[in-house]
Parts: sequence; structure tokens; C-alpha cells
Amino acid sequence: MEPLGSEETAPLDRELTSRTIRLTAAPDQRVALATAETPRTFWAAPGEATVVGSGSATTIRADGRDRFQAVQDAARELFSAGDVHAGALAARPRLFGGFSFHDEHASAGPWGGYPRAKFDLPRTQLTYTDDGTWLTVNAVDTDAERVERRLDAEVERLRSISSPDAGGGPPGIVDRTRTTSEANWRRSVTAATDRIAAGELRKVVLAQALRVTLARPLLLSDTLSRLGERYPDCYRFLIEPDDGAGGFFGATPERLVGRHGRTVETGALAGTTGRGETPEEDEWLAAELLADEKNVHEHELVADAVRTQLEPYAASIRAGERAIRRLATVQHIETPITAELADDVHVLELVEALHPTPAVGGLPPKEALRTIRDTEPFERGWYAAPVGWFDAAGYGSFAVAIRSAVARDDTATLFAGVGIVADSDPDREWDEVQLKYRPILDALE
Ligand SMILES: C=C(O[C@@H]1C=C(C(=O)O)C=C[C@H]1O)C(=O)O
Repeated sequence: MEPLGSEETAPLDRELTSRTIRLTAAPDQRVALATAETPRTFWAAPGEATVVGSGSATTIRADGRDRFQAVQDAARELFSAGDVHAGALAARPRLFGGFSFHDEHASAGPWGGYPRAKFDLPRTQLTYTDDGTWLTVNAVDTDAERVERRLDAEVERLRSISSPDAGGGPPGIVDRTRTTSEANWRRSVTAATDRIAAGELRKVVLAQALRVTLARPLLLSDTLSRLGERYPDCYRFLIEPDDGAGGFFGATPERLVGRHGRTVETGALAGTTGRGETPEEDEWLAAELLADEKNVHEHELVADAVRTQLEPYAASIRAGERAIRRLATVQHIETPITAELADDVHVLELVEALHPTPAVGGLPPKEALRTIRDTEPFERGWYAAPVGWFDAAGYGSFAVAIRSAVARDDTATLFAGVGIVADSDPDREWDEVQLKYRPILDALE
């Protein structure tokens, strides 16, 4: 990476020190997360190393309209002067976090402690790869000797952890409150389809929130482990505010964008049906979905928008075949899209260009976002927004934070949405929202 500041312009007290060691024995991911300091980080993604982060060596926050650029600038400064011995690529320093869905976002209610952008450099990071587990200790404004002492102490601590019991299953749900009644939903969907018919909109994704009261406190380490059993091919994440109160977590099937070298991987995921009772019924539902004009149209709007947004950056773009993505509770239409970059473009620039795709926003984007703001009676917060990580080179991986919830004390707020197009039926869309709550509801009740 091209360092931005010279020795003089990069103040010494921002210097990053990072040390890594390969562990011969490591606690499993659930135990590592259960015993981590707040704010904790968890990231598990298909084809990637799994990361458990403990505490924060430094936090980058941005609250302005230029939040994507502001995070990139702060990270460039952080990474410009460093004493980094990573040992393995996967164990290099990375910033983990995300953004709010809307540019205008209020850090209130369940979203207290969530600014418009926040990324943590974990103080201690465990990286689980196919060929071993690595421990990394990061620090800013500390001398190398202290960092090395912390590394030794952390190896000892990890060796002596006795496994906390898995908390005895899901916490259970004692009460539920919907943000949206069926009557209001019908009115909102009909208003949206009327506007689509009038040519003011082409697609809008409307969401609902569901607040549940839990019978017992939620153990997020257990919850993420349960989600991993049912959704091994999804992006599982946990982000916490600085004080650790109010974790945002989920298991999402949707990649926003990944960049490694000049290769960009993204895709379109939109169009939904349920799962069958038997393999034959699954196949029948999948075939029906792929042949359904409304769902294919809804999907193609997303695929076209992703290709168009990537074009200015790409030397080449390739879209794969439309296919079925089968999950434990639903089936989606998916089109993988890959591109080769013409230049060295930071992954956050691609995140900004793509978010929100019409899979979670709509078309035209501005009109759809205004409709979402005017219609939804709750704050989306970080729901359906980009979550993930990036490194000093501007490489990274981001998912769309759907199939998610934010939990605080004995409550959790779940979110789920659906794409509304011209011939959407309010009752069917209502049922689809309920289906999309299932991954998180099943992990809680
Ligand atoms: C908005 C959500 O899902 C999105 C909407 C889909 C649809 O309308 O078919 C499918 C997958 C996601 O892109 C959600 O799960 O909350």
C-alpha cells in the first residue's frame, strides 16, 4: 500500500504494533467468544478464516455523509506506520465493523452505541484457518515489548480456559411485539404497488421489525454457534458497541462484495420461496421459483443494478447462471457476479457504490430510500447494511446484514424485509417476512 503520511505527518502515537503466534492448542470458537472482552467481534464466512476478536485496540467511527471515505482515510493513517509481524496472511491486522443502512441514522433505541460507521481493530484476535489457529495481539501507541508480553500472557490465558458450559439451549421467548400490524402492512404494500403502477418507482424493499422478550439472558456465543450448525454456508457476524451492551448479530446468505487482489466477487440474491417437506417438493418449489415471472423480474433488477454499479471500476465483468440458493428455511434465486478491477480500488469504495443494492433498497435508489423512510415505523439501524472487514491493502469482504437482530438485556429486535414489485400481493409478502424471521427466531426459542 502507498503510505499516505511521511514519518512527520503520521504521528508516532498512532503507530500500530501487531504480533502473531501459531497456537498448538486453541479453545473452540464458542468458548473463545464467550470469554472475550467487549467489544467482541465474530466473523465466519464461506471460504474464509473465522475470526474471534476480543476488545478494541482502536476504533474508527464516522458520522458524516462522507462516512465511507472518512473510514478509508482514518484506516489509511492507521495502517501507514506500523510494526507488523503477522506470520500468516489470515492473521494480519484487519478492521471489522460496518455501517448503518441510511446515511441519516439515529443512534437511539436498540441502536444506542451504533454510529453511522464503526470499525474495530481487535485488541486480541483468534484466526481459525484450515491449517491452524493463530493468535494476534494488536496495539496502537504501545511499545513492541509490551505487545510481546501481552502475546505471551494471552497464550497462557487461552491454555488455562476451562470450557464454559453451553448455556443449555436457546433462551426462549416470552413476549413478542410487532412494529407493523397486518392492516398497516397491507396499506403500505398497496401504496407501494400503486406508485409502481404510476411509474414513480420500480421496486422497493419494505421491512418489518419484531421485538421479543427473552425468558433468559441471551448468550451470543451459543447463539452464533447454533446459527453455524444450521447455516454453515452463510456469513455469520457479531458486532458490539464499545460498552458491549447490545450485540448486532446474524447469519446472512447475502454477500455484498469481496475483493482480493484485482478480483471482485459479488452477486444478486433476490426472489424467495419456502422449503418443501420432501426433496421432491423442494425441487418443485425451486423450479417454480425459477420460472416465476415476478420473482425473476425482481431478481434481474438487482443483477442489472449490481453490474451497472461495478462497470466504472471493472476491466471485465462476468455473471454466472441464475441458480437456486437453498437454505434451512427458504430458497432464493442467486446470480454470482465476478469482476476484474481496472485499477487498485479500495473495497470500501465498492461497498459505497453497491450499497444498498435493490435487494434491500429499491429502484430508483433515491425514490426507494425515501419510500422506506416514509413507510417503515422503525429505525433500520444496521439491518440490511454492509458488515465485514478490510485490511491495509484495501482488500476485504462484506455481507448484507439481513437475517439479523440486535439484542440488549432481555430483548432482541429482529428485522426482515421483502422486495415489492408491480404484482406483489400483500398477504404473500407478509408470509415471506415471517419466513425470513425464522433463522433468528429458531435460534432464540
Ligand atoms: C430483505 C431481505 O432479504 C432480501 C430480499 C429477498 C426477496 O425479496 O426475495 C431475498 C433475499 C434478500 O436479498 C431480508 O431477509 O430481510
